[in-house]
Amino acid sequence: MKIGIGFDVHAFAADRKLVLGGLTIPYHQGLDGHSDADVVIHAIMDALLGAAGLGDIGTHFPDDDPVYKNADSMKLLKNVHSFISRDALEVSNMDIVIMAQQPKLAPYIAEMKDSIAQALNISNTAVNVKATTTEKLGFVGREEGIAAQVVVLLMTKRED
Ligand SMILES: Nc1ccn([C@@H]2O[C@H](COP(=O)(O)O)[C@@H](O)[C@H]2O)c(=O)n1
Ligand SMILES: C[C@@]1(CO)OP(=O)(O)OP(=O)(O)OC[C@H]1O
Repeated sequence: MKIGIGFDVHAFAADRKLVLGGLTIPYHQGLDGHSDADVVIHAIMDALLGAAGLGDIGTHFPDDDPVYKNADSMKLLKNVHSFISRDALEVSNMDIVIMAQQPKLAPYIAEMKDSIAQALNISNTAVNVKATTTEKLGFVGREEGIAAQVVVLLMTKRED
């Protein structure tokens, strides 16, 4: 068993789509970034890479590489999944916390779980997604951005 942790923050920006967990969420602003700025998927990738001892997303997908301009983070997640599969590892489960004062994310949580599970080829019961405000405290509370934290457990693939 191998455990990993991932954390990421992106600031809100006007004229951007809000992409979280692979879903485009209706909101009057999105998150700033070189890629699509999907803070949830970025934290998942860092947790997976950490558990596998493979560094971090910036090492694999540099933020000054034009290839990743507006990149679809779900595609990058599928790449990370191939790295861990190559090392004979698979996801046992993951737990995700999204820190957002706004928007209300509860209506999107079930679909987000499905989209993440599908990208990783695992059951949606292995993915837990939670949202919390920070009670109006700090940069999240001031609605300056969104943060995400992920803990993942990897196990060695069973031989069939
Ligand atoms: N962006 C968010 C934040 C929270 N929720 C849901 O509200 C519940 C209560 O949040 P608190 O921060 O007041 O503890 C939380 O458990 C989530 O179910 C949400 O949907 N979207
Ligand atoms: C995936 C990448 C690619 O540029 O996305 P960014 O939008 O730059 O986001 P950040 O979380 O700052 O760094 C990760 C990068 O590797």
